[in-house]
Amino acid sequence: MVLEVKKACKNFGGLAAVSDVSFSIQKGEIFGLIGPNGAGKTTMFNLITSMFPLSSGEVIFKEENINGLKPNKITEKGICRTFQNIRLFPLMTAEENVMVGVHCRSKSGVLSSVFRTKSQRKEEEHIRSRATELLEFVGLKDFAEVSAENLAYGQQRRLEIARAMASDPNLLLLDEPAAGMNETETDDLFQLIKKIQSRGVTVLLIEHDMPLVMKLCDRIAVLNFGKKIAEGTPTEIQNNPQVIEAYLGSEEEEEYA
Ligand SMILES: Nc1ncnc2c1ncn2[C@@H]1O[C@H](COP(=O)(O)OP(=O)(O)OP(=O)(O)O)[C@@H](O)[C@H]1O
Repeated sequence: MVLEVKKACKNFGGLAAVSDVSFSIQKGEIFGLIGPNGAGKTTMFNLITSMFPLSSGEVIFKEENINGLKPNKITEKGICRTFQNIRLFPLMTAEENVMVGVHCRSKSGVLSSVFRTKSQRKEEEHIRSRATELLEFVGLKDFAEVSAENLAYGQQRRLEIARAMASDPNLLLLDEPAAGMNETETDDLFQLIKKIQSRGVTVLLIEHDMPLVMKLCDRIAVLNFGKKIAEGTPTEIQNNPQVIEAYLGSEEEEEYA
């Protein structure tokens, strides 16, 4: 197993945002985490990446309990994520945005950066060529010099993925990567996530685009009001009465809201 979440709970005051949730992800899987708005999906990401401490339970990554580690340590261990709202540096070029991600893995300290030692220059070359390779991987090679704010929406999302991949993760967490994308951009995203999987990276995905989730994921867990109500293959999930009820219920609520 790459990741095991065991009886995870997170309370915000009186609200149980995540309640007794367990699931395991095998190496190389694309695992979907779905559920209506407010079900606790992003909170689950925040628990895995140690942005918040667990109220109780455990997160085991590659056989190691990673509870309480600082978020940067979690990145070093091999978990990286993207966010629901794009968090690029808007004025920096696409290449510079990815270089920032590669830097997290580099060895040079601040002093060697200031004095630009030979080893630091060599490292910078390596960082730039790695960034170029990643831009090519996500289909943005021709946009290296374009500032992030001038990229199309789908391109910005792919740039975020390139930056997350820059730290060489074993487990990549994607929070609603298809949000706001048109059909062509979503198709490109599908291909990209499959390519990431073929590199041996395990993917955990939060996504509301159900056709994409069903096409992409090997297995899916469904949250509703903080609890896991189902887990299985896309076909099993699509036919699960509790899942159908959770989604129809939320649609009805929206209709009458
Ligand atoms: N930092 C926080 N403080 C207090 N309550 C929070 C916090 N973060 C999340 N919540 C609450 O926890 C519940 C779960 O929220 P969460 O964002 O995890 O849901 P979600 O499934 O990701 O929803 P969406 O699909 O809308 O992004 C919600 O009721 C939310 O208001």
